[in-house]
Amino acid sequence: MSTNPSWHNKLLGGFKKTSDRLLGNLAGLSGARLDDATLDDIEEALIASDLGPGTAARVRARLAEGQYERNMEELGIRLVVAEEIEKALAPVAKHLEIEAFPRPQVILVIGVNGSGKTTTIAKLANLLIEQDYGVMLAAGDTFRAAAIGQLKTWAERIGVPIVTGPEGGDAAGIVFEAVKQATATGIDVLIVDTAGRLQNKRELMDELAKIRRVLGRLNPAAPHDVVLVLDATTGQNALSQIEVFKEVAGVTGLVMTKLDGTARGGVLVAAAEKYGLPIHAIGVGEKVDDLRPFDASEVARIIAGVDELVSPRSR
Ligand SMILES: Nc1nc2c(ncn2[C@@H]2O[C@H](COP(=O)(O)OP(=O)(O)OP(=O)(O)O)[C@@H](O)[C@H]2O)c(=O)[nH]1
Repeated sequence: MSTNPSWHNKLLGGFKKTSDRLLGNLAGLSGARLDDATLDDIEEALIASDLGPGTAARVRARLAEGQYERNMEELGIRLVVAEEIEKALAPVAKHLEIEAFPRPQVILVIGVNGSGKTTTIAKLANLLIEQDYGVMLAAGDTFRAAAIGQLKTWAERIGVPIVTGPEGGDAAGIVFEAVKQATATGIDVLIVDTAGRLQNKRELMDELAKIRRVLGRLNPAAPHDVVLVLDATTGQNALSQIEVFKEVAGVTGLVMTKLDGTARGGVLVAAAEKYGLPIHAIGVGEKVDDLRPFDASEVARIIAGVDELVSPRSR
């Protein structure tokens, strides 16, 4: 896959915190004898960079095998780190397939307020339109009037139909109406916004369960996807959000947003390792075309700081 240079540069920003921390720690160990104590330090440096205990342990095992008791060679270590991160990420890099028959494919989008849910829905809709799918939105986050308004504005901007209701209205009712309209008008993909009230787990769970019941009545296979939007700047907190949303909503895939700023992107590796959920795409900005596929090899090379050294692919 050729990589868009501006996306790539934004990604460098999103992984900078993770990468700087990791490379700083490794540089501090440069030239040391690779004995048990140094291997412990390397393993700790990887875990401190949010890369997850499994990946850290695998890097340690590979170094112990190949370089034990030799003087540590930093670049060689970084290359091993890049390979092991890529191995952890490659199995989860899967874009969202549109394959449901009968149509529409129903995608529930969930996530805490402010995670970038609404923007991600707009980006996803835009991407699908570009691929010639017919898309409709449903404003299922009726908890806040602003959320309905924001989604409406996006729908107008990208030119897709939207089904909305009043603030405080019945989200399941809106979803029901949306599925009916989408079916009647031959829409391929219905993307449903939902409330992000994690602070009230019971209510959220009840609401999502009701949406599922209503959907199931019209199409037993729906929702086909339950996509959790995570904000990469929250670091390790993203892991606890996956935990809770898995419990309340049955997550089928992830989109990680804000991987362009001062994110702690390394948490993607920990998430991949711990949950194995597909990462459908990543958000690298606020504009509608700032959603991009997740490239395991590119991300691994950026984190390990070997981006310019290996695989000089066309950019
Ligand atoms: N830098 C950056 N900002 C983003 C990205 N995705 C979303 N944002 C911004 O993050 C803020 C929150 O995004 P929303 O899409 O409104 O988030 P939400 O989860 O729907 O939040 P609520 O509407 O409060 O429920 C907005 O200012 C977005 O422009 C991204 O990938 N990168």
